[in-house]
Amino acid sequence: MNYFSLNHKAPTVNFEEATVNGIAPDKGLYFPESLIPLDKLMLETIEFMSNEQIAYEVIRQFVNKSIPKKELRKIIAETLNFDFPLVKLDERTYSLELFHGPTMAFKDVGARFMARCLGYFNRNKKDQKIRVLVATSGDTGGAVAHGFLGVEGVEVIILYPSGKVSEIQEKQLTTLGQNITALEVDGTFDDCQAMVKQAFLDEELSTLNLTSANSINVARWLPQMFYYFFAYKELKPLHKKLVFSVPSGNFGNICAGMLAKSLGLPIEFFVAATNLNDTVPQFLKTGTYSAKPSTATISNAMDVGDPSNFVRIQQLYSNDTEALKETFTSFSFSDDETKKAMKEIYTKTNYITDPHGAVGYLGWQKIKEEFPDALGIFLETAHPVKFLETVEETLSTKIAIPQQIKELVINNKQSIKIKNYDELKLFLKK
Ligand SMILES: Cc1ncc(COP(=O)(O)O)c(C=O)c1O
Ligand SMILES: N[C@@H](CCOP(=O)(O)O)C(=O)O
Repeated sequence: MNYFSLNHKAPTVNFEEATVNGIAPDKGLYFPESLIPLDKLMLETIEFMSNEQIAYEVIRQFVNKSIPKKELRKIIAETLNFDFPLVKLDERTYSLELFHGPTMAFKDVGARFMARCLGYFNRNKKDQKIRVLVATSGDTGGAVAHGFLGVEGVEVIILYPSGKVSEIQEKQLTTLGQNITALEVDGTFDDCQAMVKQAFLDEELSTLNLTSANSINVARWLPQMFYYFFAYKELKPLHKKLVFSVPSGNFGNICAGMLAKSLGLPIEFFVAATNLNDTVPQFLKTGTYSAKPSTATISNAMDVGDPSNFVRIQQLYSNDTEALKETFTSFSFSDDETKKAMKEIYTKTNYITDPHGAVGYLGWQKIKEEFPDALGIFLETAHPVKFLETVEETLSTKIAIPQQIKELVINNKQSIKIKNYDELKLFLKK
């Protein structure tokens, strides 16, 4: 399978080239040229497969000949060496916990997969350094830092918005050292993302071998499909329709779920639940896509005003918004609603959600009456401890701090402050 640019002005490329380029030379996101539906028998017998087997079957057409079978299986095994539990909260509501990886957010899967793919592609080019640029609103940075730490021939530069990530998120992306550098940007996540995209187009930086580790990179984006298959595997014996509510910021995760559906995974409906950054809910209401500066919220990793992956979602539905609305909707929720939901879940079930998961829960609550026969799965995308202050204050309770976080917070932050693109460029040229 090859990938084409959604701006249609760049050559098609294979998986290796798409991963190494990150973004196409015409600034478009790469998108698969063809999608081969999965074998029906595989979906019918999924409950007898291991997560690793499922992931291999799902991803192999996308990787194609770029990585040999044996190596791909190894990469998957190393990527998925933790659990993805599905927790039942009531008769119809489940939380799919995606935070059991090393940095306690769902980004670990994509970051670990991509780091290993890049390591493989770079195996014989140790003298040719690849520079991975990544913009983060909180979680991608930590996951990428951890996933790429010590990978030979790869240098990682993380841009994050100063003062707009939680203390634990900041420590995760600023304390590792080695081949990881954190740039603290005086601006929003969208400013960071725009600078990263600008750097890719900058002729003067073209010798630097820049790539991206945001979900714009297919190797970061595609493995996010796995979660939906894992949940289906667990719930299949119940013979119910499934609705997924996905807390959304850059829309990479939900877009991966929708791609899984287009491969044949029987998902009834998707809700993209956002915080006050409501570019997509507004688009569905008005028909006009109008990116706006992001607003700071308690679900900070979703503070995105111009979600990169929405163009991929539109492409999946051939840019037909009416067709898209048959399987997809999007709602926005305020911080007060999010806190109220966290309290409600805790009071009713004793379950603690982080603010992002709570936004996902709200998305399911809003739509559940329309799907009386369905089960709702909201994605719990980060561990509550990553938002310690907000969670403890909202629930008036203390949460246990995992050992890995205790060890993390005593480390010293190391970051370089930058104000604008010129300063980023200067840094990269050094
Ligand atoms: C905890 C958490 N939830 C949700 C999101 C939103 O995911 P996406 O950007 O794929 O929409 C992010 C960041 O992306 C996140 O870190
Ligand atoms: N929420 C993200 C923002 C970037 O999203 P990505 O999936 O495109 O990397 C974050 O936590 O950094």
